[in-house]
Amino acid sequence: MAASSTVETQPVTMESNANTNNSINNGSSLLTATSSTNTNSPFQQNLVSSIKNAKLFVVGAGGIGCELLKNLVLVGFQDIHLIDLDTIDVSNLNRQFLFRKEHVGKSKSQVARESVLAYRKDVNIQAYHDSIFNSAYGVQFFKQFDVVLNALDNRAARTHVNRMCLAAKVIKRGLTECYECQPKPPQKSFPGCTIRNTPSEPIHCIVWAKHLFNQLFGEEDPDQDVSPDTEDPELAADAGKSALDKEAVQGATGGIQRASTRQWAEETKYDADKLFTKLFINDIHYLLSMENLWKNRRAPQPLDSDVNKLADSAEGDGGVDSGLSSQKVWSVEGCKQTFYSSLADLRLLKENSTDDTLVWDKTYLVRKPNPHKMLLNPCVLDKANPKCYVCSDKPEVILQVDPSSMTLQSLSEKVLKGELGMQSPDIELDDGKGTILLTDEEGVTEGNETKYLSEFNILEGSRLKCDDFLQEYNLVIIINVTTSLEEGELYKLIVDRSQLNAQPEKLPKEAKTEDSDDEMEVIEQNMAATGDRKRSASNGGDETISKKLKADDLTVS
Ligand SMILES: Nc1ncnc2c1ncn2[C@@H]1O[C@H](COP(=O)(O)OP(=O)(O)OP(=O)(O)O)[C@@H](O)[C@H]1O
Ligand SMILES: [Zn+2]
Repeated sequence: MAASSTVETQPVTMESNANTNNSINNGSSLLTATSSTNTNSPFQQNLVSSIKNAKLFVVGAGGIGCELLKNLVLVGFQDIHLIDLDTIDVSNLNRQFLFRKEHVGKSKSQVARESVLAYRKDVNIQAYHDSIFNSAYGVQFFKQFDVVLNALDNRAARTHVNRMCLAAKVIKRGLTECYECQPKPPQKSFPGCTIRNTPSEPIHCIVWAKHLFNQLFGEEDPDQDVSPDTEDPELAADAGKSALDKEAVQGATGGIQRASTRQWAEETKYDADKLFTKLFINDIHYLLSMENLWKNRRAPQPLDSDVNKLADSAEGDGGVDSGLSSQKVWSVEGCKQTFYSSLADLRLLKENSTDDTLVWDKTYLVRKPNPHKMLLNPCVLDKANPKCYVCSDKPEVILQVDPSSMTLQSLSEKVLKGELGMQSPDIELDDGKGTILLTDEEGVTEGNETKYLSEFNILEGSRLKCDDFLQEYNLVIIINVTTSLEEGELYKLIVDRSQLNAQPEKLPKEAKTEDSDDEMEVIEQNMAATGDRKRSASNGGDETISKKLKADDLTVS
């Protein structure tokens, strides 16, 4: 399952009226009325010719890529290149409308091209079945395009495309914002014990529900169990013992079983009462018996507690009514009824499904309709961030680290590739002699990878020049020696030098700037223990380690 996707459209912005037949089969494009004096024309003449002559590159031919390709062709673009590394999966068919059942297993980009050409023979579409990280798509390749559109599902690839667009001048450096001008929230993952024992945010509940769904109806995954987790590191050794003792008594009544949720559900024949009682009453009592968990946080309330009964009678069925059915707050009783009816519906679906498993799919919620009723909205591009560690004149970041605990390899893999999106960085020490510490060139730096930074005399304020040839991207790392990182934390990466104010005594003198009033911005605090979460750059593989789940896995947009 993919993460949510973003599209960056730059540098062309367009506007159109809404009287458009939104079908690829209409045989004409929005450009049919091309005269600038024709008031029916949605576009001005110069824009019309820009559109006709533009060469576009669409990166990704999944959910967004298919939609985008169709829209671009309808708008009147005639020269579109399209890349995707993947083949069509059966689960793509419900929304990637250029693909049909007979296309399963075939190249996404090639099938997308053929599907569009079947209706619009006059358009030139070039398809590549490949990863955008392949060096064949270097700066020279990008230079041929006027517009590049990301329709990707992962940040590593989006970041790489951004670097290529800057190097190829598709994005005008310093003029408008690049993809990395504003810090992105770290891609979140949740430990299993948070989901099972101490959910505190709505997203935790959605993940829990998704896991429960898979436990009951989908492909079973032992890492996605939803029962209380007795191996929670927060627990003392004997926590939960009282509940386990109780379980021996309750077992026969369908109480807390240590069998997997699936096994237990099958044994009880998916009995709605028993399931409901286990999940929302017995499991919660069990969690409450893990007393250590609730010392510093609010304890959960089992549904047989007086508090919940009271809440229900006060609320009445339906809860607060905002007038919109999608925003109605359900009462506890309402939730229970929905649980029962959903369980019955899903059981029926499962019984009728040929492969005996159901697949969780995304829920799309449009928060508000486009108030302008426009197919395309005009927008003003934001200005570049002068402090951006990618597109500013002399990008620099500060690395807080103990040089005697980080190897060059960690610096390259975890920091430069993992955090900073480089593909194949060379590292040079800015010591007046230009000492090369790491390079792909054979025979130059062999054996350096396993050495610690301290072995190269890297000290407070040392400057490391990092250079990615493919991305034509240079970055200076300024070392800030620290021995006071948190347990298990290997380094801290600070991308905004103005945060000096926040930790004046710790940061290197060289890094002082007059912007020291600005807020602190630490983009990543990478834990040595969990530092391997990034996808391998070359194959675009999955980004998470098992037992961890990305928030992005769930697209509720
Ligand atoms: N490095 C890359 N090079 C080329 N294409 C990529 C790269 N990384 C991801 N993609 C493509 O970007 C597209 C993103 O589309 P989307 O978010 O709809 O994902 P999906 O895998 O098709 O669908 P889902 O995972 O939701 O079932 C995918 O088709 C994916 O193959
Ligand atoms: Zn930028």
